[in-house]
Amino acid sequence: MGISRQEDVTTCLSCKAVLLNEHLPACKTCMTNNNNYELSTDVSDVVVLCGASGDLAKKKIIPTLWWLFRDDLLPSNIRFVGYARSKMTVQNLREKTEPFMKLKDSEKAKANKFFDSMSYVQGSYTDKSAFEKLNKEILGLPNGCNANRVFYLALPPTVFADVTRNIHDACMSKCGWNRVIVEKPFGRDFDSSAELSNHLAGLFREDQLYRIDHYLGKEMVQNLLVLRFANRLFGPIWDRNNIASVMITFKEPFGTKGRGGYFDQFGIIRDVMQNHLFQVLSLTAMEKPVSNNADDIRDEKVKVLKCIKPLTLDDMVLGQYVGDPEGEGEAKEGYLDDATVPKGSVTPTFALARFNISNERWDGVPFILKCGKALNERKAEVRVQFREVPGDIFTPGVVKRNELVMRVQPNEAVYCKMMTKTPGMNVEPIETEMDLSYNMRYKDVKMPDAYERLILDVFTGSQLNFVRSDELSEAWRIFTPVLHQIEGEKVKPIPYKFGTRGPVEADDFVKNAGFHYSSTYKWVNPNL
Ligand SMILES: NC(=O)C1=CN([C@@H]2O[C@H](COP(=O)(O)OP(=O)(O)OC[C@H]3O[C@@H](n4cnc5c(N)ncnc54)[C@H](OP(=O)(O)O)[C@@H]3O)[C@@H](O)[C@H]2O)C=CC1
Ligand SMILES: O=C1O[C@H](COP(=O)(O)O)[C@@H](O)[C@H](O)[C@H]1O
Repeated sequence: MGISRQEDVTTCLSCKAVLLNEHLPACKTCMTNNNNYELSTDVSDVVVLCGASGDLAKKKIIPTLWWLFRDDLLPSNIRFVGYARSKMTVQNLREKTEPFMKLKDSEKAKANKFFDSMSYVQGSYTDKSAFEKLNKEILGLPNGCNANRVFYLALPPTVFADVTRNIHDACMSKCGWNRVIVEKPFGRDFDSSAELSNHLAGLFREDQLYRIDHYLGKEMVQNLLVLRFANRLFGPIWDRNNIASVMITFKEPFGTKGRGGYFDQFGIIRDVMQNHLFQVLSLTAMEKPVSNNADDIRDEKVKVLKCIKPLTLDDMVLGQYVGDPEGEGEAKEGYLDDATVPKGSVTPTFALARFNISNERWDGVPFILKCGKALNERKAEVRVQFREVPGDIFTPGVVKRNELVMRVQPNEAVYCKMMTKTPGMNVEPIETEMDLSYNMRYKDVKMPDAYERLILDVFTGSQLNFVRSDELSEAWRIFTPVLHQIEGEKVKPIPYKFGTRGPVEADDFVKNAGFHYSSTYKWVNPNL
């Protein structure tokens, strides 16, 4: 192991961090002792996609690699190796993947180059000798011996342990760095997740592990850090003295689309709340990190999770969708009508939960997380509702609470619901908004897909937007008891109709929790 010096940039060969002279010989990022530098040129990079024949690879990972390749964002000498059990060729992979690549006619030549840079190795997931064959394939690539290796595990959890062990035993680069991208589920509960973490920790260093939560790759989720810590406007009022409630919402307007059998093993709490929404919660609630360095930020995320007690059923509303006889297409079907869902399943497709963060900043402020499938719209947002203005001097009931809404999707926006004087002769306050709609303010900016950002981060060695093992174990600590109770006692979810806002009980719950819904706010779309 040593240091690679390319022109005037010196990088650690272990983790690729840029080393400034004062850091030598130890790399501050990965702590490798780089005391015997060597000059190295032409280190190539190889992405190994385990599970290349699968759905995730076809629909998401290969198209994402293509977009990055198309836009010249990957290292110029990049090579891709697909690995899976199926007997297939690169041409077969191409035919399966192209429908998801949004390929333009003008891009055909570049797409040929992309697939020319790809090879495919067929092999079992359990057999070490198959991984030795994979390693030989990598070593046989131009400069393969020096190559940095990214292993993308697009695999079901059942083969995860074998594959990671075999990668470790047979496929690690001896000269370049090795990084392993891991997809959820990261276990089913505290114990299984800890088992998985221990298994991985026995094979790889934490700085080699990139646990993907794709919500961390979304523009507005990444923006939370900037909105909170680069604005004097928000920092001083971001606390229990000024904020009445925080609502974090995820809604999808479709159901399980015939894949309920898969969904049923997890349910909406594991599918969305414990991971995506909890990541958003920790970024919204954490203290200001010492710096914007990945570990300083992740330290703060862990600290805030440590202030949350395990969730209980008293703080939840669970729902399951039923078909709407008047609805169209999938909407006619309820969750239990999906032939792949076990009969009588009580798996929730909607969940609302209230959390208290017992620290000086937040104690008493309800953090309400709400997520569901088969609802009335597609939406993900963070809604911060402020307390009433003390000593109201206007007509009672007219002044409504301010809200700051950070809309993650669709159409990224940050808007602040506020009061203004009714324009014209009327002097009464009226609800309005300060509106930062991205499609108006940043018309020409192409918003990258979450996976594009995250895969690129892996190449640059930035772990900021990846889940650290201690974050994961804190999240499971909070959710495991109630998940076990729901499953053990077969807690019945409340039925709600496909295409609605979920069970009405959820609205009663949030009202009692302290969220004020003002039905009087009317938004006028300035685009119209
Ligand atoms: N830049 C932009 O694009 C802007 C767009 N708008 C749009 O204007 C519309 C209204 O704005 P919005 O901020 O939602 O304000 P509203 O006051 O209309 O709604 C606030 C939220 O309250 C929830 N809600 C609805 N009914 C109830 C109920 N009975 N009890 C409790 N909660 C309820 C809804 O969330 P849920 O259904 O998730 O529970 C809703 O999102 C939205 O479509 C919004 O996207 C507004 C401002 C700027
Ligand atoms: O991880 C998951 O996320 C998707 C929603 O992702 P989005 O980027 O479209 O918001 C969800 O449909 C899926 O059930 C879940 O596993």
